[in-house]
Amino acid sequence: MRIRMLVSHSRRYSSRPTGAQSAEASSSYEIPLSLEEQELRDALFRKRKTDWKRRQGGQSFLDNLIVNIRAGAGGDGCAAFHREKFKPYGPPSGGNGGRGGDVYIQPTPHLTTLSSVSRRIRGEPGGNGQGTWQNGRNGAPLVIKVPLGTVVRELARDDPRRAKDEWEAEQEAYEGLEKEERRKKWRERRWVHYPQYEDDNVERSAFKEAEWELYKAEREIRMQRRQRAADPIFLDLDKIEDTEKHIDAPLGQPRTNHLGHLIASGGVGGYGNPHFLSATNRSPKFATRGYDGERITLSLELKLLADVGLVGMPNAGKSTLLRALTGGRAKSEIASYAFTTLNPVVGVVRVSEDGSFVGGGVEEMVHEETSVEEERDRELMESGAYADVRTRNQLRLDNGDDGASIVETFRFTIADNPGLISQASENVGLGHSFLRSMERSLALAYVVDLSGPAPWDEINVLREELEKYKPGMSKQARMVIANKADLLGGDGNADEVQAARKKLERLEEYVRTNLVVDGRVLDVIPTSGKYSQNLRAIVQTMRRYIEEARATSISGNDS
Ligand SMILES: Nc1nc2c(ncn2[C@@H]2O[C@H](COP(=O)(O)OP(=O)(O)OP(=O)(O)O)[C@@H](O)[C@H]2O)c(=O)[nH]1
Ligand SMILES: [Mg+2]
Repeated sequence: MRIRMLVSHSRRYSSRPTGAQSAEASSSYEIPLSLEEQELRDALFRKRKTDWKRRQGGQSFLDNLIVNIRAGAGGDGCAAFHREKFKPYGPPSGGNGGRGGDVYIQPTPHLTTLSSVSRRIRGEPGGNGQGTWQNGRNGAPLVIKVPLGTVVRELARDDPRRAKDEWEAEQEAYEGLEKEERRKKWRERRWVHYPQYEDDNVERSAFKEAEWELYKAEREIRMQRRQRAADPIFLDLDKIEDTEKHIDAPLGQPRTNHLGHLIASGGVGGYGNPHFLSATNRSPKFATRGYDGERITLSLELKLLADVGLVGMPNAGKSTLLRALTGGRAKSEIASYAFTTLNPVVGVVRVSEDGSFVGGGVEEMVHEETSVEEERDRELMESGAYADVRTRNQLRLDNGDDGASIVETFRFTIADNPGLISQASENVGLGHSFLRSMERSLALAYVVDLSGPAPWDEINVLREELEKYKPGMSKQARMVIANKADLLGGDGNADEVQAARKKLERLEEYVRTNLVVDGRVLDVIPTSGKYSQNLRAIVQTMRRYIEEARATSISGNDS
């Protein structure tokens, strides 16, 4: 089997020029680099890339976004008096300002990325009050829709990315001002005066009293706000929230009123001048302004949702496996150096009734390294071989497949992750930030390189790192995929085949004695991602575990 593979393999690529030749052809005006120089240059480039990724602390592993939110400001109150024929001194009649709009956050299954969330979110302000007792209208609530699986965090106070809150912003505006001027500004922000009565107002004791009351009320709000800041927002939005339905709501009224989680509340509207009417002050000529809405900076992070997560050391062949399982549709980069994959990549596996899966079962399919495949594509393109190639749809019709004969009965997603190394949980290598997205996988699969000296040690390291990251996480592991099995067994030499079998047995023995999860021994499946061998067994095993996990998670929800 292996010989046949190698023969077909070498035949396919034999016409490929060496790297040096192709470099000469493509850039005739540059000094051609020797093969070693090219390799060195590529290695340096890769090193810079991974170093950069590492420095970021995994920030861009997942969809990550910092949003700056301001709830709507309250509307101002109004200072007005009622006027009517034969009634020259009517009562105060200024309306109150409306409340600013609140800002909510709500998960929705209709989104898959955070790209539709804007970075700067402003709630609707409340309307100002008007004469003849007309209150301003309230600002409408704003709902930020985010995909399911979003983690929402309020940034800590000392985080440089955090925007100033409303109080800090005001303090900043006063910086460097004289005491008198500061007082004047403070007042301007809070009071509305009846035209031309400002100077008169500030002398009156009724106004001074009202100002003192206002000051006290404000201090109260500020205290509350500070207490809330001690308990920053943290939401893990991974469940669909049931919207309350009001079937009997009258026509024109919304039938659901679930807005999600309140993130920032709008500012309170100001009082109109009737509020200040008292026995001693029969004609108050002032009103208050509305407050600013709450200002908050959130970090949103999207956890990937895949049914199965592949866990393995760098170069174990995780990306190759993902490509093989999805028939090459998932584009995950493959190369023979550590940390090729820098971000998790999710692919969909579609299984049909008889256990075959779309793109699978083609034993001839070889999933080569990305650079090799690109090179081959370019060659074909340049030689014009693509000009009359049949499209995928045409090929399907040629095969007598009208689209109805393959019945997809099961579908699951599988995530290829960056390599995990020893001490990853202490943020060595690419760290553990992507492990977060694996937390929610229904099952994990260890991928080990069977051709390596001690695949069992690899499993041990992987398991320890998972446990260190989150105790109990290794219990999610369901199978061991022994990849690169094609490298063993030599050329069919009986001794080597025997040795390979021994090795596999030893691996199984190790799993039996060390990896028993909930009284269940993990399956060990030898395979070759590169040559698409034994993939069906993997798909079937994964399917079994996923069906089981989905069933229990549904019954778990019911109870
Ligand atoms: N012979 C053989 N080689 C394989 C097989 N699977 C992967 N390889 C090779 O192993 C190397 C690494 O493969 P990748 O799929 O990039 O490995 P990875 O685990 O994704 O690596 P990182 O992304 O760095 O963590 C590549 O050179 C592959 O061609 C296999 O089944 N047989
Ligand atoms: Mg990879």
